[in-house]
Amino acid sequence: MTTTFVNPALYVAGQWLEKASGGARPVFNPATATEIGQLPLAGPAELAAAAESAQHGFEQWRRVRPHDRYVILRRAAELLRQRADEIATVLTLEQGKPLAEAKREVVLSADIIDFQAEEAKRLYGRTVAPRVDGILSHTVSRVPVGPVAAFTPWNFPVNLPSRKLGSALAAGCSVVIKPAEETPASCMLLVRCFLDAGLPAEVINMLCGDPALVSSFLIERPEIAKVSVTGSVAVGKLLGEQAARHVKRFTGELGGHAPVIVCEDMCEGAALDFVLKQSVTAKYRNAGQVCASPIRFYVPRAQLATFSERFAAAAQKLQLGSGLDAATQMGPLAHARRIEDMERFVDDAVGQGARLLAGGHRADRPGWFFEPTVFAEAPPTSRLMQQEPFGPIAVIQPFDELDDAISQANALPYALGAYAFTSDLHTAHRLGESIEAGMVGINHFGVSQPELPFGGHKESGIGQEQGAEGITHYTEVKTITVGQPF
Ligand SMILES: NC(=O)c1ccc[n+]([C@@H]2O[C@H](COP(=O)([O-])OP(=O)(O)OC[C@H]3O[C@@H](n4cnc5c(N)ncnc54)[C@H](O)[C@@H]3O)[C@@H](O)[C@H]2O)c1
Ligand SMILES: O=S(=O)(O)c1ccc(CO)cc1
Repeated sequence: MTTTFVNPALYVAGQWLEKASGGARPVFNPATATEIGQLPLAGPAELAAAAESAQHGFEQWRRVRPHDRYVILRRAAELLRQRADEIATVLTLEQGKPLAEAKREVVLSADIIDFQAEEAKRLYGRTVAPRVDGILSHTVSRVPVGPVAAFTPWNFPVNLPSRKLGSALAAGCSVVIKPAEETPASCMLLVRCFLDAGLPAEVINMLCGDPALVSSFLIERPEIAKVSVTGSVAVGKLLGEQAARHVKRFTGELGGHAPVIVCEDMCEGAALDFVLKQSVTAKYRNAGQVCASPIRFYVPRAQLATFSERFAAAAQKLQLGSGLDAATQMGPLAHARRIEDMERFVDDAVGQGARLLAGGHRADRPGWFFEPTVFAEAPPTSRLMQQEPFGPIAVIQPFDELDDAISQANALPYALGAYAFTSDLHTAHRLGESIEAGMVGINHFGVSQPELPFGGHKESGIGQEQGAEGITHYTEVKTITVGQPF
């Protein structure tokens, strides 16, 4: 297995580019804060070429039968599985997560592409009975929306592009994808799987650059029909506004601030052990850089001390290190800005009187490591209780009545993932129905599955990815109604 980095290149109009007109920027290993590669950056010339190429690619791909699209996508998924070790290593080198997490991400991405490939064959239409004589047929079908501009972040550099590419390509769309500049190489290896599987060259374009330039340039281009973004609520609003100005279709998978309600009946003995183990693992996976990561834990007031002390003790035991080291349980944050952001969250929470129970500092080692951090009783005005920390910070809050916990869980404009633990079936249903979120996990954190829709309510997003819903967002409804000629 290789442990070397693969220098990233752009893929524009059927050509791999090792240099581009927007210059270049370094790619870093976050575990060492050292440069590992140089990324070429697209300027207006490459952006225009990519948009034109996507139009050519679309004209070609929309005519490929769904079954043939399915065959190519299934082959791409298989190549991804075959290359999982190499791709996971590159992912860990540029993003930092433990290798086992990276490998799981790559293999799950193959499952996502497989599922969407199958959905290509199930884009059913319908016929509708005419209401008057002289009409032969009304046919309602789904057609591909057109070339897509897709923007993905650095926290899941293979999974998030796979969600968009799998659905868009299955639907018959072409895609210009801009992965995060911090983690371009693993996405490049994903793109190679599609091309090696037989995807026609111009159906996919991949480029990086100045994010604001790339997004505004592409969204304004007449060739681009749809914008699909995963990222912060702020970036989602910006790109959504730009898309709306041109009446372009938009999917936004944005931030979250997931609550976890732990009911009284799960706060003792084996039940408590189970909740704590699941919670600490879920919280610090990918160093908390997950949009559906659990953040606010609500526990009965009488259990606050025990729960928070045990949570903090487990967090402090986590082994930090390079993702390439098999003993590592939590890697670094993906880039230096994340450390500064964590420090702002901690300073603000401490300043407002929250109790710091574990961590709270950058780790004393090279690289962008931040200690697993636990707060209790943070005031609702603190930044931590209002904005997504997107890092390894948990906050444990007391509640008196279950209704109060539900109100607090629903108090923010975020509504992506939410979780609850209870052994009571009636309470499970009540929580599932009353918590406002796109995805509610009861007694587990695994809400993201290739077969299930992933998406948020309120400001957490518009539309869903994965599952049967994923592909539909890359289609338009079209009605053809045929009358007798005379
Ligand atoms: N929903 C998610 O899965 C997800 C993933 C990563 C980051 N985020 C959000 O991003 C925040 C912090 O990440 P960051 O420090 O990298 O911040 P950031 O806002 O600078 O960047 C976030 C991502 O958006 C992209 N981006 C930024 N401005 C853009 C623009 N004008 N057009 C197109 N893309 C643009 C960046 O390239 C990056 O991939 C987090 O607080 C979190 O809310 C969310
Ligand atoms: O690894 S997954 O659980 O499928 C997952 C969850 C959330 C996100 C978005 O941040 C990506 C992958």
